[in-house]
Amino acid sequence: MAAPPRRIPVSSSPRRPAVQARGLSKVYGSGDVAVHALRGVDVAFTAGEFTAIMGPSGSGKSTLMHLLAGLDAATGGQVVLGDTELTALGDTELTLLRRERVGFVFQSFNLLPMFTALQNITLPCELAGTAPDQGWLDTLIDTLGLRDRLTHRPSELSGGQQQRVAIARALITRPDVVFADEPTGNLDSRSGAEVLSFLRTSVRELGQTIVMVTHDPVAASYADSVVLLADGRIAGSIDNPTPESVLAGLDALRTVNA
Ligand SMILES: Nc1ncnc2c1ncn2[C@@H]1O[C@H](COP(=O)(O)OP(=O)(O)OP(=O)(O)O)[C@@H](O)[C@H]1O
Repeated sequence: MAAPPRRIPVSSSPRRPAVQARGLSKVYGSGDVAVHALRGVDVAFTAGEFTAIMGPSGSGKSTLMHLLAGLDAATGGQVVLGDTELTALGDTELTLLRRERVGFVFQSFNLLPMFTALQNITLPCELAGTAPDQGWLDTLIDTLGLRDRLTHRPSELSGGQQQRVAIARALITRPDVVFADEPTGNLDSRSGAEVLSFLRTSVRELGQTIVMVTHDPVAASYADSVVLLADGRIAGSIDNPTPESVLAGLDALRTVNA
């Protein structure tokens, strides 16, 4: 079967938003117990960039990521992925879109234990009934340093290696955006640094787009920019973040909310 067509390189259209929220709101529950998790969020995540979302616990980070990824429905506003409005899609279309145009990396790796590393990486293609693009597969395997681990099962891999397999799996379909939820949360600092370097490499060298939720200012410093959330609203952003500038940004939020 022919390989799926490659997407147009991101660099051909600089500063194009890969995914954006417009007036996005999310209310859990109703009446007295209603929780306003997002209160009219306007934010755009640029294609070909690595963006971290940070903010205090309960500020709405996970809710925003789930809505951007089409995993949950908004109460109001819009999510636009490329030129597709997610908020206008039905369940079946959303399922297909998530499979083909969105990648996920989770804190807990979420690999299938009975499959080899290679089978885990190519799983999204299997599910879509397409053959992996061999050139892209080779690029991912070599970039992520997995060539000599392909026949191993997850239990035979270190945490860092498992997360690299999960990154390759997230990237195999060349999705519009990869959403990473605390991807280094279960890793020691050395493996975490390695995984973050690979995420940055997949943006800088492979033209991918990554949006990562993290609590860790050091992890956020690997991103091109940081979006700060507080109380369900965008509270600021930091370009070219360092651990120090991120900490200062988070401290400023606490002061404002104190
Ligand atoms: N399914 C749900 N039902 C009810 N309330 C929810 C639900 N999910 C989240 N919330 C509430 O919405 C608000 C935002 O939660 P969210 O998980 O998005 O925050 P967060 O910034 O990711 O937090 P954390 O950093 O602790 O993971 C919180 O007040 C939370 O309790």
